[in-house]
Amino acid sequence: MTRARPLRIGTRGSPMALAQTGMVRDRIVAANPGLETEIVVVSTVADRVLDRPLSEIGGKGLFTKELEQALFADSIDVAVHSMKDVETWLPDGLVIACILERDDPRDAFLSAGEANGLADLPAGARVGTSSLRRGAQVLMHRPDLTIVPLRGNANTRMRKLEAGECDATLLALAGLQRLGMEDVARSVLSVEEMLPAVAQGALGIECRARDDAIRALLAPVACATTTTALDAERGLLAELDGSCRTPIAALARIQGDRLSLDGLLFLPDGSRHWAVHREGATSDAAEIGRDAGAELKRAAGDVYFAHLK
Ligand SMILES: NCc1[nH]cc(CCC(=O)O)c1CC(=O)O
Repeated sequence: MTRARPLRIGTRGSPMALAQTGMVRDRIVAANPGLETEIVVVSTVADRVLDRPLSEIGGKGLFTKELEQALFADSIDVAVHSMKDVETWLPDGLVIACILERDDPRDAFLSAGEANGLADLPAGARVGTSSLRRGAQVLMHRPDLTIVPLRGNANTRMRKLEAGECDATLLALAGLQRLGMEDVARSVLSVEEMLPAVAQGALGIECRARDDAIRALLAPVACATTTTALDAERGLLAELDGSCRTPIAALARIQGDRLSLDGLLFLPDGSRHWAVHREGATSDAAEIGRDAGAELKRAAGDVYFAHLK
């Protein structure tokens, strides 16, 4: 495959983003021997505003908007994203051309002291997280713990943990693994204790919908099973109009041609939650997801969503 110029791969500039983009680049090149590539770093709101929780900054696409603008401006050809950060509705003209095989979707537990898990933490201990989903689930199991805000990339959050800003924190295991730092985890939380975010652990590549030649380069690195799982999880999220302000968790698991989907919606203080479980054929993934999302929406009621806006 010869191209007139290198494939320009856009990414955020955090160490985790650069690590995962390097892995994705290697996969693209392995599937397209001889392809020239160039990594282009694009800074996003999430990288620039570090003193406030993302749920407070609000707006959509905090991790993705500038990368999408760069795609429209033709200053990059593809953008590598953590699918967890990608809006359920993409702007017209852009597509997620390919979703790669998912890494471990679970959350890792890190602590500054002795604790090896949430159950070990003493009453009143401070768990640092700005994720409403993680905070709500921590409080669901341990209402006696205190959630304190903790922003910044993984390395920053670990530094803040060591500096005593909190007693424990939670980070996506997949991210730690990509940084080669999974040994900092004291344990990995089970999905029963901490249901992951929609799409956690999966990477995706976005490009211009009309760039057929580029889509053909990406097609061979796609993972059908992960794509199906995310169809279900993202279908659920779409029904709930999920944003960083909505504490939602969902995980689809696939065996052969069967799919099971678990979803949870919480009040941010963990005092209430609504659960949904669905099983069905993988060919119905998106519909199963939307159906599950609609059930959560009915169960929680309009008042729930009105107060999040
Ligand atoms: N919100 C930032 C973000 N987006 C994706 C990941 C983890 C990597 C992944 O899910 O692929 C992280 C960091 C974290 O949650 O610890």
